[in-house]
Amino acid sequence: MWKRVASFSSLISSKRSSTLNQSMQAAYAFKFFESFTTETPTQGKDGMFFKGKTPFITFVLGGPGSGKGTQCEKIVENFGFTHLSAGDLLRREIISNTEYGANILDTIKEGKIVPSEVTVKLIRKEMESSDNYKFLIDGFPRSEENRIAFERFTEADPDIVLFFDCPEEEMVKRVLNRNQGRVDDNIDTIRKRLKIFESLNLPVVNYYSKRGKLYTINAVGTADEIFEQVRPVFAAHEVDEMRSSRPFGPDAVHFRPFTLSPRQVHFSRRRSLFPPFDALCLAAVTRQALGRRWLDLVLSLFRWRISVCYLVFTKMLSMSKLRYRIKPVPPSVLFTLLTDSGNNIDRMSRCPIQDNRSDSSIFFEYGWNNLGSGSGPI
Ligand SMILES: Nc1ncnc2c1ncn2[C@@H]1O[C@H](COP(=O)(O)OP(=O)(O)O)[C@@H](O)[C@H]1O
Ligand SMILES: O=c1ccn([C@@H]2O[C@H](COP(=O)(O)OP(=O)(O)O)[C@@H](O)[C@H]2O)c(=O)[nH]1
Repeated sequence: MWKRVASFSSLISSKRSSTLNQSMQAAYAFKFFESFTTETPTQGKDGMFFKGKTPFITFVLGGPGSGKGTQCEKIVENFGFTHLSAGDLLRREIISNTEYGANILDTIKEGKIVPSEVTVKLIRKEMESSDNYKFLIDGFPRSEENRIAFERFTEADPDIVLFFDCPEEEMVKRVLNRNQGRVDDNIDTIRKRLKIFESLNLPVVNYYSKRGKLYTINAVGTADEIFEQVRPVFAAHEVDEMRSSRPFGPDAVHFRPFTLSPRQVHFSRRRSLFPPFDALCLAAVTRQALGRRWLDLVLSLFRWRISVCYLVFTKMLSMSKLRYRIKPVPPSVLFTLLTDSGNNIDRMSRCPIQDNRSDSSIFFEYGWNNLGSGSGPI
């Protein structure tokens, strides 16, 4: 995570840009803006850009001083995200004295928005080099153009968009008290930033609102109080994630690949075939319990779900007064059952929220948890 550190400030507020000679600056500026308008964005590729994982992206929006960075730190601590602050990435370019550093500094001083290509490239680079797949992208996109550039350049869409809604005067007060020595934390630049925020950032907020991705947070109150509004957003998504990565179940078709390894994705695709087979499985198990040996073969073709059905039915029948001839569970079926349930146990134990699924699979998952057969995720 890039920290918002005061150590940036001396460099950022230095007069380095004014010492560059005029023609050099003009050349930089030309290259800076030309590259934005002429370069064709490279398309993100699965397995290259994200190392085969579909990222889980959260955009964190809000005016200057609305508390985005403060809340991001809490989200990182509680939900294991990687925090990428667009502003911090740009300030890092300034202090690293990179190609565009001087232009970025001038843009920030004016409270304007740095060309999308520069910001998107920096964000993308950070994502590529991260081992995590859950990202908080803080202070970006700041305009519709930013948003479109991100979509084109990464072929990724945010899963969640948080918007910290804060009255202007509160934002001004907070920024003036921020005391990190930032070149743009002065009343003139703040007023400019607020104007730009209203005209360029609010359309982005509306865009995501229409698409049902926006979570508006009332950003007035203590940081802890505000986080209590933020927490359920991520907690709900954790449960979703855990549910959708269930190896089996009627809603397996809704799986979200970002939670799964390539191997799990492969299995999930196969698993979406399972619901229609459930009835067949139950019939097979029943007949097996009645002594039809050939159905052992059918049983071995289906994995986890049928195995559970098999166990339950054989148990029920063995306990019943009818005293049917019950076959022992084939070792191959037990093996697949136990190894798959281990995968589930790990996910369940990471879930902070009481799961109130009503379908029977939850019972089986907890049931297997009690067996202590967990062996961690695939
Ligand atoms: N809920 C809050 N109440 C009062 N001050 C806050 C609150 N949240 C953050 N701050 C302070 O306001 C300033 C701006 O917060 P920050 O998280 O940097 O905002 P942003 O990233 O949106 O610009 C910081 O000095 C921070 O400590
Ligand atoms: O995607 C971005 C993010 C930031 N900035 C610039 O960086 C400044 C500081 O942004 P940051 O998010 O760090 O601070 P905030 O405005 O939220 O206080 C902005 O005013 C812009 O000039 C930008 O151009 N594009």
